[in-house]
Amino acid sequence: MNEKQLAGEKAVEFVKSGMILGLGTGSTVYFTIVKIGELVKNGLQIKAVSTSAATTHLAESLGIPLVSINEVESIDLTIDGADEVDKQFNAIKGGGGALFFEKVVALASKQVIWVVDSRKRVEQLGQFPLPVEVTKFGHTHVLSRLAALGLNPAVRKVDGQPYLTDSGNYIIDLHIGKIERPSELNDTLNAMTGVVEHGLFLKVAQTVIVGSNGAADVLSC
Ligand SMILES: O=C[C@H](O)[C@H](O)[C@H](O)COP(=O)(O)O
Repeated sequence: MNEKQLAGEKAVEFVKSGMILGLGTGSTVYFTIVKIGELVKNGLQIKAVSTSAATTHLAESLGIPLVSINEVESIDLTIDGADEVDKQFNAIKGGGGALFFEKVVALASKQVIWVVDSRKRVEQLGQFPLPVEVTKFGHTHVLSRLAALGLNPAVRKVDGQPYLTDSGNYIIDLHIGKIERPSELNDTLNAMTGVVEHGLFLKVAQTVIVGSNGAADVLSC
């Protein structure tokens, strides 16, 4: 079994009947969602909030009952992937472009678990480009402001065209290398007009499950 599958499937042990679950996006939490689908077929009673069109499609194909985030007061447990996680459980997310919905869902959750393979654990965030979701309108100006801050921004493209998020926005990836002060950068991006959301998730998860060496390690902060 590969590391992503080990981590993804381990997280299902935290799921209990009656829960409202947040379902993340990506190739690691895919394994969690498939397992939850099997449990639902065998009688597990849960409702789930999705974080992307891709996850909605997967969950529906597995018969997992979905509910809109606007119809729930809170989410009991969200399980999601991450692109980098440091020792303080700060993370970069959004490699798959789902960071905006993922952050809304995570912040509405009582408990958040990230499932990752061992390559995602880092000493310092920033090797993975930090995704920033921006409005199309004026995105060139946001790009200039980010460049002026020395953050090496680039509009994400697919087949030569700007990548579109589920909300119809663009993604600007910041090629920073090493993020020296994540909290300061978080505040800077939060304050920038035209930025919808960004992929720095600071102190959001309580548990990280890491697939490595044929096992899944459960880390708590
Ligand atoms: O936008 C995508 C999400 O933040 C993913 O959870 C993240 O990119 C990790 O994805 P994967 O498990 O496919 O590496």
